[in-house]
Amino acid sequence: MKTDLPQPFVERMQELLGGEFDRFMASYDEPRLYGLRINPLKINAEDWKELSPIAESAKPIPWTPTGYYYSRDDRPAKHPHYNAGLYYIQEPSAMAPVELLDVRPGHRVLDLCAAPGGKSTQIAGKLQGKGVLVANDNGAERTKALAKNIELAGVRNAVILNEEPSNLAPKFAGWFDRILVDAPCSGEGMFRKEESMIAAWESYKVEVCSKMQHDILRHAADLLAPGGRLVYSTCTFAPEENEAQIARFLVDRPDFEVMEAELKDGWRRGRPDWIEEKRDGDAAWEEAVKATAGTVRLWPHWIKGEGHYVAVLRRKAEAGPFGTNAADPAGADRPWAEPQEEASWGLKGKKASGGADRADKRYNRHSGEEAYIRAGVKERRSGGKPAGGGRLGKSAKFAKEASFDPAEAWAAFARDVLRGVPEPDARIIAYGARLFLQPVGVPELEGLKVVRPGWYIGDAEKGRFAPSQALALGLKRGQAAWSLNWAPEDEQLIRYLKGETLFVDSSDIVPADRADEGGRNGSPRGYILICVDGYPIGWGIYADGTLKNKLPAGWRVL
Ligand SMILES: C[S@@+](CC[C@H](N)C(=O)[O-])C[C@H]1O[C@@H](n2cnc3c(N)ncnc32)[C@H](O)[C@@H]1O
Repeated sequence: MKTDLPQPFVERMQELLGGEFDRFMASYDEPRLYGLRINPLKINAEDWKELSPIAESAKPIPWTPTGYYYSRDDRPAKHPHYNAGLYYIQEPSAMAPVELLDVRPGHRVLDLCAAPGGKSTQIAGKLQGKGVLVANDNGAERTKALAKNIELAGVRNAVILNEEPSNLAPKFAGWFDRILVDAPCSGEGMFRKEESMIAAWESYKVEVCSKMQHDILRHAADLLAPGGRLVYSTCTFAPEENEAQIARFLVDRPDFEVMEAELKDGWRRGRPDWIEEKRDGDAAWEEAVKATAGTVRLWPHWIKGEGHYVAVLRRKAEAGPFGTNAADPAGADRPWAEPQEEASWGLKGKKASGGADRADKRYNRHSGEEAYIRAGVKERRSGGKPAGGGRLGKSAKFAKEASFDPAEAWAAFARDVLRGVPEPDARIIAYGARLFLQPVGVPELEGLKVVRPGWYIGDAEKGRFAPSQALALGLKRGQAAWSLNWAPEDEQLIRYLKGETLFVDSSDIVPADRADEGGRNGSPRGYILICVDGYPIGWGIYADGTLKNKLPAGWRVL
């Protein structure tokens, strides 16, 4: 046996699995599996297959239309397509929970334990830019990776928070159509993939995690609209963290029920018979235990993937005495699946902000600093300058510049550098110099730890607008007035990714209307969208044969 598993874990699995135990153990001698999920916000499977050197040998993951197994030697994270956000590297079984969440364009979706963002980016792909994704994690450091992955994937309709679930109810009670609780767990299902998980495992961890999960689920429940769906998932085998957790939740929350999940290739049913707790004569408990048979287990000896557990829960339409946000339920009356209006890119301020033409003054309770958040394009702003990669509103204040309107600077930039307006309505929000486009309908975030209140589009300072990396990655090539495209193996591209200044022939820079033809026209100047195989990877500023590299330090490849 290659993997040195903890003895108490082995003994428990032997007892639970009986005749299946030998096959289960043999799976630890099999090599681990590698998966990636192509990003439908940027590319479809056909185009990816044509472009990617690894596509020919990649094999589809049966339960995820965008998922593929690749082999270790393919090293997709080293390819420039990765830097363009064309795919996300993700363990194959970890793709299952979002497939069961049934996300549709226009939904309001909460990913409550989201970092580093594997499932958030999968959800965003299913939203197709319509509706809202709120991605939250209570680990401050971990939200940095979350924000980066969401930006790399080109997601434009996400809000990123760094909160405890209990703090979300005042803003979001009953607000979400879909909630994913990909809970912190003892990680037994990942022993083959990451041997470090074995060293970290202790039998008491199951109990500690079970308490945490109970708490997270309890708070998550209040955030879901009646009729909405909540998916609970773990990457562990322990029944305490899986079926028993769900049975207790069902007893506590009779307004929820298990939706029997359809079994895909090799998926197995949940195991109510593994729940140890007995409550004699308690019919509700018996009922709840029985219902967990409708949940799903993914086993390494039944599928090509690691161990996972998924429960699909529905909040009954008649929510009973449990609180919802009656003023704004996410339920039936909201036309979430309707086609949305033509985009504004935050450039139609009055409309985008629901008619409000005033600046909202908000305070970040954690930094104690002021942050003025714009509700329309006509207002002035000022306030706390946000921290680099982490939460907003932490670092020093900067001086108010009464005559400078950041939204005007953005509008001027958009006129000059961008083409086409395919975005859903969004409102501009300024946290100090940083500008964001927030999907309409998101409640006030005052008092919450906000990592990103929306799509981070750039910084408006000193009378100028400087576009962000997130803006570049959220665009299509033809949406920039000028772009420069390199093949993945081009020496210039490698040097660009390292952050070097480059000498470029102006004939290689093409205007938006010629981008598809690869031809050239006119005289390029200013911000140029840099692309690989036609997909944006960052900005450069061009003048007189020199391309100043605007790839931020944290995005370079060393
Ligand atoms: C299994 S990981 C999530 C993986 C993520 N869903 C993905 O697909 O990339 C669990 C996450 O839960 C977070 N977490 C732990 N306790 C939490 C809590 N009380 N509220 C919110 N997040 C929590 C951890 O920081 C960790 O990032």
